[in-house]
Formats: sequence, C-alpha cells, structure tokens
Amino acid sequence: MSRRRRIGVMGGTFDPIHHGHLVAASEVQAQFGLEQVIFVPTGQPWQKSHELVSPAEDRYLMTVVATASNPRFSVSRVDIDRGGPTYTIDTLGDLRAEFPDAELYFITGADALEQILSWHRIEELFDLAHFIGVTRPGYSLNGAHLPQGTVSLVEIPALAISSTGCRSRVNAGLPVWYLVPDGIVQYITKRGLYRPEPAAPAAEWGP
Ligand SMILES: Nc1ncnc2c1ncn2[C@@H]1O[C@H](COP(=O)(O)OP(=O)(O)OP(=O)(O)O)[C@@H](O)[C@H]1O
Ligand SMILES: O=C(O)c1ccc[n+]([C@@H]2O[C@H](COP(=O)([O-])O)[C@@H](O)[C@H]2O)c1
Repeated sequence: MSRRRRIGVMGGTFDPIHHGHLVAASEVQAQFGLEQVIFVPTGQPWQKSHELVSPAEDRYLMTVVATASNPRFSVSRVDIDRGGPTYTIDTLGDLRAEFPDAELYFITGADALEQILSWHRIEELFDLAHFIGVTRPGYSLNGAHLPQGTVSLVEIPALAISSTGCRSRVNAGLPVWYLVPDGIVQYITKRGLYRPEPAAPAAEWGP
C-alpha cells in the first residue's frame, strides 16, 4: 500500500529568516521523509502585536530568497494573503484544501512548542496536522503538556540564532553574515531593514 504524501509546514514571522529556521526544516524533511517543506510567513502574528514587525512583503521575499536553492523547499502566501491576524488553524485549513491527499507536519521550535496551548482553537489543531518540536538552544524540548501522540520531538544541530538577535545586530551596525544566507544580508542592506530609520513602505519601492 502506498504511503500518503508527507508535507512539512514551517510557519514563522521570518523577520528575518535565518539559518536556524533553514536547518530545522531541512532536518525534519530528512528525518520524516517529507516530500517538501512549505515555509509560511505570517500575516500579522497576533502574539507579537506589541512588537514592530517588518512589512509582510519584505518577510515573504526574504523567505523566497533564502529557500530558493533547495528543491524541497517552497513558500506559501496563504497567511499573508488572508489578511488579519494569523492563526495556525487557518493556515492548516488552507493547506489541507490545497493538498487534500497529504499528511501535514507542522514544525515548531522548542520555544513555540512551550506556548502552543495558548494558540487559537488549539484543541482542533491536532486533528489537522502532526506537530514536530525541534530543539533550540536556551529552551527545553518537552511535549508532556500536549495530548499523547500529537507531537514528535526531534534533536537538530544547535544554532543559537534568533531573528531578534539578527535585528539587534543590524541595528547596532554589526554583521549578520553567516547567521543568515548571503542573499538575506544583501536584501536587508538594500531595503534598509532594521536600521534606526524605518524602511520605505513596499508601495514606494523603486527599481
Ligand atoms: N535557532 C532556532 N532553532 C530551532 N528552531 C528555531 C530557531 N529559530 C527559530 N526557530 C523556530 O522557527 C519558527 C519561526 O520562528 P520565528 O520566525 O519567530 O523566529 P525567531 O528567531 O524565534 O524570531 P524572534 O526572535 O523575532 O522571536 C518557530 O517555531 C521557532 O521556534
Ligand atoms: O494559531 C495561533 O494562535 C498561533 C499563535 C502563535 C504562533 N502561531 C504560529 O507559530 C508559528 C511561529 O510563530 P512565531 O510568532 O514564533 O514566528 C507561525 O506559523 C505562527 O502563525 C500560531
């Protein structure tokens, strides 16, 4: 009997996307034999409403640039195009409609997994996808608070990189080479992201 297609979903704010995200997706892809991993940049991440988040189009384009070289990676606009606050229940609903014959594997770092019970309509989420928690330096990986059988815990190479750290470094004039892919360093510079002065709105982009 043939196995159902397995598709990974890597949701994130990706402000900016960094090698921690890419290694997590790559490791889970390999360990679970996923046909592809779809990166899904958030629209408005409602639990970060107190934080200044870069325009969705910048985060989307950085995600496209960072994943372009891996044939098993792709990027979805579902959360951005839906508009409003992003809830994973909607992300998974849209992706299930797009891939009705696939099993979905939603990838989260240990920090996100700790908070998952605060997510919107959490009790329904576990019916839509299998959850994979990956190790992240500074956080302990534990699924004891979650219903049995809903989450797999996976050890990945430890990369102590965060988007917050990358933004702070750019803001302080420090390099982010090798923390993010080369194209992302160039994108950040070109768009003036994370500098003390705000970036121009996407509508004002010139050639
Ligand atoms: N270094 C890392 N190792 C493992 N997982 C990570 C790492 N960085 C982020 N993740 C996971 O990737 C997903 C998306 O993360 P997100 O885009 O919020 O990045 P972040 O670095 O946590 O950002 P910020 O510092 O702005 O909160 C989350 O599930 C998060 O736990
Ligand atoms: O559904 C929710 O209520 C919910 C709350 C917080 C985070 N999430 C999702 O978790 C993923 C990582 O989010 P973040 O904020 O750590 O970048 C991303 O896909 C978010 O949409 C989802």
